[in-house]
Order: sequence, then C-alpha cells, then structure tokens
Amino acid sequence: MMKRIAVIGLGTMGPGMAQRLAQGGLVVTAFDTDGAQIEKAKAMLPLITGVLDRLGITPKPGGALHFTTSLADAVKDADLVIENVPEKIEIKADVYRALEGLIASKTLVVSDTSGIPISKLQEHLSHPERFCGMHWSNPPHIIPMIEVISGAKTAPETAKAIVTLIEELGLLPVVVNKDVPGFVENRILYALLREAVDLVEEGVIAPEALDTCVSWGIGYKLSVIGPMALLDVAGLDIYHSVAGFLNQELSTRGDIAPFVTKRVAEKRLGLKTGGGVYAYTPERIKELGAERARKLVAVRRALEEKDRT
Ligand SMILES: NC(=O)C1=CN([C@@H]2O[C@H](COP(=O)(O)OP(=O)(O)OC[C@H]3O[C@@H](n4cnc5c(N)ncnc54)[C@H](O)[C@@H]3O)[C@@H](O)[C@H]2O)C=CC1
Ligand SMILES: Cc1ncc(C=O)c(C(=O)O)c1O
Repeated sequence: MMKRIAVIGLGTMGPGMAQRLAQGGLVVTAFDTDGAQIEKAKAMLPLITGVLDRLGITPKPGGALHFTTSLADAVKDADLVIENVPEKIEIKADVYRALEGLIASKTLVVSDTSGIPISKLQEHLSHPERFCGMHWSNPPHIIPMIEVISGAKTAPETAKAIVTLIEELGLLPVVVNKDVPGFVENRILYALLREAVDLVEEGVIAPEALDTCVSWGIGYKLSVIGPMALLDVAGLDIYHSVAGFLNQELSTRGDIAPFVTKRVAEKRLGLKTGGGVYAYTPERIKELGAERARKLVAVRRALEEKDRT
C-alpha cells in the first residue's frame, strides 16, 4: 500500500492532482523548480478543495499536502514519484537523471506525459522496470479516468500497483495495451481537434458555432454513450454508408495547421496568456474557471447517478 507520493511539476496539472491524492489519505510532497509556481499552486488550493467538497470527496484521515523547494526533500521516502514537467523529452530526462541517488530502490516513478511513448522515456531511467505512464486528464481533480501505460521494460507489478492505487482513490483506471504515441485519450482528442481546427480555418464554421455543435451534440451524447456503444445505437450499416464517402474527406494533415502555429508564434496560447482562439479578461478567466468547475461537477454527479441505476 502506497503512503508517500512526490509530485514533480506544479503547472496546469500538478496542483489538482496533488490535492486529490492528499484527500485520498496520502502524504504528498509537491515540488517545482520555479518558486512562483509553488506560490500559485498554494493559492489555488481553496478553489480545488471547494470543488472536491462539492464532488463529495471528503478528506481521508492521514492525508496531507506539503510544498518544498528541494527535490531531495520531495522524493525522500517516496513510494511513488509522479513526473509532471513540460512535454519535452529532454526536460523529463533531466528530472529522471536528478532522481538517481535520491530515491530508494523500491520507489516507482510514473510520467503524466500526454503521449510520449513510455518505452522512449524508459531509455532515460536506470530502473525502467519501475516506470510506467499514468496519464491524468485535465482538470485532474475532477476527471476520474486515468490511463495506465506500460513500456517495453515496465514490470507487470509496476503497472498493477498504479492500477491498484487509482482504484483505492475511487478513480477509474484504464489500461492501454500498446504503448502507441498519444495512448488512447489523446489520439481520439487530437483526431477531433485536427478536424475542428481545419473546419474553422476553412471557414466552414465560426469557432463559437463549432463549440456549440460539439458540446451540445456529440460531446453531450458521448459522455453517456461511448463511441463503440454509439456505433450500435446508430447502426453499423449507417456508419458503413457514411464512412464510405466521408472518411476520404476528413483532414489527414501531418503538420500543424497555421491557425495554431500563427497563434503560438504570437504567444497567444489561451487562458494562460489572456487569449488564444478567444480573448479573455482576467475577470472572465476567473468566472469561466468557476462556471466550468460547477458544470463539470454537476455532469459528473449526474453520470455517477446513471451508473448506480
Ligand atoms: N495541460 C494539460 O491539459 C495536460 C498535460 N498533461 C501532461 O502533464 C505534463 C505537465 O503538463 P502541464 O502541467 O500542462 O505543464 P505546465 O507547463 O503547465 O507545468 C509544468 C511545470 O513543471 C515545472 N518544471 C519544469 N522543469 C522542472 C523540473 N526540472 N523540476 C520540477 N518542475 C519543473 C514548471 O516550472 C511548471 O510549473 C506534461 O507532460 C503534459 O503533456 C497531461 C494531461 C493534461
Ligand atoms: C489539448 C489537450 N492536450 C492534452 C491533454 C491531455 O494530455 C488535454 C486534456 O487533458 O484536456 C488537452 O485538452
């Protein structure tokens, strides 16, 4: 049974994950190389605990969240280290190198990578058998599904221990059988995003209308009926007819659309820079954060209700 967890990297994903683990009864030590990120993470905690409270996730006894500016202190006596640093192999490899000599031989290490193959990351670890993918979805304190991915050198007991941990937290592990880039969640999401960007770029639809179409059409439906079940609902004959003319029309571009590269070059990255596809004031960002958390909580509660009946 795991007790002590180190969360390395406190950007978009780290704070929610760290608090969720602490409320699950674990002793969590959170570390970031940037002190400002640690302060930002601390400031986010009231919001995160408020959401967890509304989800009915009451803190289990023994859990705690500590912050530290020392990697050595963060990982001391850790049963598990969760690496949550930017999606760049060289940054992740530096973290794994820094862990050498700091962690015990029993310590497991996982990456929250969005899709770098685990076998590739394992090349940078001296104990690859104790390493696997643990891919959370954003926001990590609200979305219950977590992908577990083994690389070529992951020991079966490593992945099993992570699945057990996720289950003990009352979350939903999904085991991915092959270490393909993007795993499953992001292969599906990025197929959707590629088509969405293409439709907007081609002037087929405005961004706001596309969001309404997806959120109130397939998005709403897919949260209750998964894609495989949806094939049965629609009828495989219908899928066969439509796919017969539509598949060849869909975007297959292998590069990144100018719609995105242009904005990235201009540092229009989204909420974190005050604008991306849409523009935001600081007040609107706060409002949207609260409104979206409230709605995600309500939808999750409704879906859990469905699962019980
Ligand atoms: N943003 C998202 O929606 C999701 C991201 N992920 C994945 O999670 C990982 C982290 O993503 P984000 O939180 O979005 O990144 P982020 O860029 O928001 O945060 C990364 C944090 O890591 C810190 N950092 C950089 N180097 C470090 C080091 N050597 N030691 C400790 N901290 C260090 C940075 O200061 C920063 O606070 C990435 O692999 C990403 O692909 C996974 C699921 C969703
Ligand atoms: C755009 C995008 N990319 C990656 C991830 C997760 O790895 C997410 C998410 O979890 O929402 C995402 O939105």
